[in-house]
Amino acid sequence: MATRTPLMAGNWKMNLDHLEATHLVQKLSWLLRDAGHDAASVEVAVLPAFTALRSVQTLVEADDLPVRTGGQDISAHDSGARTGEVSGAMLARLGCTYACVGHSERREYHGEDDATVAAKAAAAHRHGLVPIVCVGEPQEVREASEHVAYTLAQLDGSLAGLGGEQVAATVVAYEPVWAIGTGLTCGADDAQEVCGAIRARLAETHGDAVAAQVRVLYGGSVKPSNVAGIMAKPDIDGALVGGASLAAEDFAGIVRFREHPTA
Ligand SMILES: O=C[C@H](O)COP(=O)(O)O
Repeated sequence: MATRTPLMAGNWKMNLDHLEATHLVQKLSWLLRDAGHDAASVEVAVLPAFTALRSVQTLVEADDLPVRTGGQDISAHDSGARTGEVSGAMLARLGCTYACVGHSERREYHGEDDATVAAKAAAAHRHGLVPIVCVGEPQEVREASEHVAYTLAQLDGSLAGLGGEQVAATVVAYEPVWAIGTGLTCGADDAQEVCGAIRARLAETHGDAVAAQVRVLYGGSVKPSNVAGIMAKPDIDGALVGGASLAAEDFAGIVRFREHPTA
């Protein structure tokens, strides 16, 4: 059975200028080092705004901090007349590891559909970046108990065209839209239901070996107080954290989930 290193990724969204971002990453690193954090046991990543990536990356490299970086988005295109877009080559040149694609805020406010998300995931792979592909249902779909089918259809569409090796090197984040930034956490059992279904679908479409390698994250109001219960579930390999990743103490507490009780 594949060993999947847990990943805690902080999505800072449209918060923190480059000075605030470097301050936060430095504080987070100090807290983790003081706590004896073993970078090999839990991977930590931050997704700053594009304007802050260069400053954060410079600090990470200079001080050899135990933090990886990524973009919150990526262009589906590699270069050219695409005003406002940032290419995979640009992110890779900055030393990024990840590119988030298909976040529900991009889907809702920027009209991104599964085909766009799949094209962005492919662009990430073309440049050696790991896409964090976000999927998850809105509240009315959950209330209609159609959340599993809805999320799996999104998954299929968002990974369309990727080969098995690329899927194996992709991170999937299950983020029920109704739990994002609301304080409403999906219960750990409910999160496992969908994350388990995601892995089962990946096994059907790409085989057991690929499915066993994919890290499936949960996202939506993750906090130090609920992370241990979520991480105790067999198909959840980490968290995509919004609000709580903006406070170094809270994010460090999430990274150190093994020290918290699970209930
Ligand atoms: O990308 C992160 C998610 O949107 C979760 O955000 P949240 O932790 O503030 O609920």
